[in-house]
Amino acid sequence: MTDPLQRRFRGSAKISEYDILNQKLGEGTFGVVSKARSKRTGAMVALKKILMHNEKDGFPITALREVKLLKMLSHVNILHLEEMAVERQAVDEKGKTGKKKATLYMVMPYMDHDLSGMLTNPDIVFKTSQIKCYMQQLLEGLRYLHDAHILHRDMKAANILISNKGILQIADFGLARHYEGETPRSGCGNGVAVRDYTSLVVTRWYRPPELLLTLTRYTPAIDLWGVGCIFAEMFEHRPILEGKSDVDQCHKIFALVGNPTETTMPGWSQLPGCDGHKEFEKSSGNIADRFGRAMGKEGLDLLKKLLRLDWRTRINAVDALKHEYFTTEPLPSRPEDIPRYEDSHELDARRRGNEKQRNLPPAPAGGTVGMGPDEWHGSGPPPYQNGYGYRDRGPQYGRDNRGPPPNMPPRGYDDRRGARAPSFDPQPPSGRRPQWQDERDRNARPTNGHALPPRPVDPLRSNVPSRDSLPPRDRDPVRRGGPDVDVYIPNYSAGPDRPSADRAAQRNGYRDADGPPRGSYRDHDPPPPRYRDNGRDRGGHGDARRTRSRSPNHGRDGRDDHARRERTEDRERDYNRR
Ligand SMILES: Nc1ncnc2c1ncn2[C@@H]1O[C@H](COP(=O)(O)OP(=O)(O)OP(=O)(O)O)[C@@H](O)[C@H]1O
Repeated sequence: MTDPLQRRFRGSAKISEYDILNQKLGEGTFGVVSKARSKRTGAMVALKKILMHNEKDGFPITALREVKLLKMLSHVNILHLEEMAVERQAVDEKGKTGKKKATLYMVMPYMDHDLSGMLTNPDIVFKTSQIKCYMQQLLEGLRYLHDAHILHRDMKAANILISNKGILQIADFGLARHYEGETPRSGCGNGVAVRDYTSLVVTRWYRPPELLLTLTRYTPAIDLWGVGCIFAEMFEHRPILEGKSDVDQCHKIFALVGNPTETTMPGWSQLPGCDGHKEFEKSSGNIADRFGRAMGKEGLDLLKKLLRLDWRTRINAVDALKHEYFTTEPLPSRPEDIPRYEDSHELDARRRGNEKQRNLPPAPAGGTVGMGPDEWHGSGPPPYQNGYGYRDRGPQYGRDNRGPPPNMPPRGYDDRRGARAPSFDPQPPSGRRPQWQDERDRNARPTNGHALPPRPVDPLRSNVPSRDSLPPRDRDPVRRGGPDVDVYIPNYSAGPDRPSADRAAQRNGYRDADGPPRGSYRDHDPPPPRYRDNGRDRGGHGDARRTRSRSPNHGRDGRDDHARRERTEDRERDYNRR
C-alpha cells in the first residue's frame, strides 16, 4: 500500500486547472505567492509565481535549483512541491501580441500560517509545550535535510510554514544547495567542510557570526544558528537580533552571547571579516538574563548550544533532538492538540507592522549580484588560500560572490562616516552600472512588520552578463567566476533520481518508499518523541512516523537515470577538479 506520506511530484499542469483566489500570501524578490484552489481536487494550494526580472536571462537559475531540490525531497517537515503550473500568454503586458510567453508557478500545498505572521499576530500566544512541538518538527526537518547533504541557507521565521493541524514545514529553498562535507553525526558537532561556498547567504538577522566574518568553508551549523534565532523569537515575538548593518549585527550577537575569544570561537581572528570587531567593548553576553526566565533551565541550555559562536561545536540537529528540553515537563504538545488560528502570513505581518510601526527604519538595502568591481579574472586559482577566504585580506568581498556582501557598503565605503570614500569608483570600466547596485535598488522594499532585511540575493539570481557579451577569455565559466563560485545546480530529477537523499537513505538502512524500518533507528536517531497527551505521556515509535524521514522513491527507469546521473557527476567532478 502506498504510504500517504510518500508524496510525489506530479509533473506539470496548466494554470487554468487552478482558481487563483485574490489573496496574496507572500512576496519575495523572485516570487509572488498567491492562494488558489485546484479545480481537479478542490484542495487549497499556494502558487509561487516565478518572476523573471530580465527576460533575456531566461528562467532564474535559483528557481531551477529550488524546484530540483524540492522535487527530490520527501519529508513531512519539508514543504512539498506538488507540480509546476504553466501559463501561456499570447499578449504581453503592453497589449502587444506576439510570441507566446510562459509564466511558471510552483504548486505547493497551502499552509495556513508562516511563523513570522503568527508571531506578529497579537491574538496568538504560544505555550511552552507548543513551542517544543514546533522546535521538534523544525529540527526533524533540518536533520533530514542535512542527512541528505543539503544546506538550507535561509532559515528564518518567514520561511517556516505551519498548518492548522499543527504541522510545521521548512520552505523556500531558493538559497539551498548541496553540501559536500560529512553529514552531522551524534556527538560530532556539524562536521568539517571540504570546500568553500559563498558566504553571501542567510538573511542578516538570522546570519551566524562565522558568515558575518565571511568564513567560506562553512557547515550545516549555519542553519542551526538560524534555528536558535527562531527558537528565541518564539518567546519574544520578534526577531531577537535586528542588526542595522553587518557590523551592527555582529555587535548585537556579541552583546547577547559574549565577545569572541580564542576559546569561544577558535580561529575567529583569522577570519577575513574580523578586523572591525577587535575593538569591541568586552561583553560576556546577557543571554541568561534575557531568556533564562521565559525558557527555563533546559530551554536556555539548548539556546546556548544553538547560538554557540564556535561553529565547530555548535549543536547539530541530531543532538538537539535528544536534548532534555524535549523530555522535561511540559512535554511537547501533539500537533493535533495545538489550537487552530486564523490564517497569518508574512504579508499580514507586514501590513500590521506598517500600521503599527510606521516609524521603523526602512528595510536595509540588500543583495549583491553581478560581476562587481572585484571579480576575479586572473588565470590560476583566485587569491584565497584557506577556508577563511583571502589570505592577503585584500578585498573582503567579490571573492566568490562577485560583489560586496549584502548590506555591506562597497569597498571604499566608510561605515562609521557613512560616506563613500572618494577612491571608490562605482562604475566598472565599461560604464555599466554594477549589477549589485541595481539589485540593491530592487531590494529596497518594505518587508514584514519588523522591517526584516531582505535576504542576500544569490549571485545565481543575478543578471550575470550573457556569455556572448564577455570578452572571449572570460567566457570559460571557471575563469569567469573562479573555482570558488557557488554555481551548484542539483543534477538530479524527480523521485527516481535523488542521489544524495538516496545515498543517505541507503546508508542508513531505509527501505524504499516506506521510510526507515520500524525499530531499527540509526545510532544517531533521537529517542522516540514523547508527546503530551492530555496529561499522559505518549512515547514510542508509533508517533515517530509523523516526523520520520521518508526515503526517496526509486523510479520507473532506474538504469537510465543512474547512467545519466553518473555522467553528470563525472562532469561535475571534472569541473570541480579544474
Ligand atoms: N505553501 C504555502 N502556503 C502558504 N503560504 C506560503 C506558502 N509558501 C509560501 N508562502 C508565503 O509566501 C511567503 C514567501 O514565500 P517564499 O519565501 O517561498 O518566497 P520568496 O520569494 O523566496 O521570498 P523571500 O525572497 O522573501 O525569501 C512566505 O513567507 C509565506 O508567507
